[in-house]
Amino acid sequence: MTRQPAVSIRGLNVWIRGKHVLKNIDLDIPEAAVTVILGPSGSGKSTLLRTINRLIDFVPGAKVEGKVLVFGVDALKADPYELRSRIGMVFQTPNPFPHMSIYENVAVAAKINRVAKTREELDQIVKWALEAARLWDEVKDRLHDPPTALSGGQQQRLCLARALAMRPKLLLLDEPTANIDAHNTVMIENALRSLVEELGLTIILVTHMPHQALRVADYIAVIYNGQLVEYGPADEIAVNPKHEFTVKLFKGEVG
Ligand SMILES: Nc1ncnc2c1ncn2[C@@H]1O[C@H](COP(=O)(O)OP(=O)(O)OP(=O)(O)O)[C@@H](O)[C@H]1O
Repeated sequence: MTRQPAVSIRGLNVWIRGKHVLKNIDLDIPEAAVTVILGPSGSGKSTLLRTINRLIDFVPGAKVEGKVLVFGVDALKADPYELRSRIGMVFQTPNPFPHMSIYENVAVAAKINRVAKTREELDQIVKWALEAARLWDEVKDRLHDPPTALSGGQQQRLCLARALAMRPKLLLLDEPTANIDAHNTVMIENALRSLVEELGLTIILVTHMPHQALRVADYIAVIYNGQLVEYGPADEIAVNPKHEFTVKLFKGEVG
């Protein structure tokens, strides 16, 4: 791995209400690539994402030890609001703001981060973000409708556009296609690849689906029972998985 890591994790341990959820994780996540965190339900994938952007602060009884650097910033000591303003996040369940229009859902993120100075700039960012999320063509004539007028898959692409409008350097996605159909899944996966290849965004995607990992990942980190059991380039892991658990995962015997 030649690139400078975007996220560097050392000796990370997380306990939630006394349960040891992440165990001594060391992981360097490269810039301008998709890194997939792959593992079965309950293995600690979401906790790892929440630690990187400090949403872990909201988990009752959570205790964190170790070091997490996000673009060189000590994430565990940084101001969490400032940290999160530079990290986009898309959750498993589409969660657009229901009381805001489609336009406002995207514009609000750009406004919070002061990405746009004029109305024209804001319009451009909203259009850019909706295009990048592969939603523009479907909503350009109804930007002032509520997001509830959209399908679940469209709502999830709207949430992706909202995250992108902040112009983050790092984008985290937690099982973003778990609740949407195959067509929307492909659109989101293609959007993520373009964001990396054309804009150099750094993406960390959590999934329990090995086939999704193989479709989108440059690197795959396999987590099992709170431990990082395997990490490397996706094409190497696909051909020659080293850990017994990864072999079972790709055979569909676990997960
Ligand atoms: N808010 C919480 N309260 C109590 N325990 C929690 C909480 N969040 C996570 N845990 C514990 O941490 C473990 C790891 O959870 P986490 O959500 O990180 O796993 P995951 O791999 O993302 O699983 P899933 O795919 O089901 O979301 C869980 O088994 C659970 O026991």
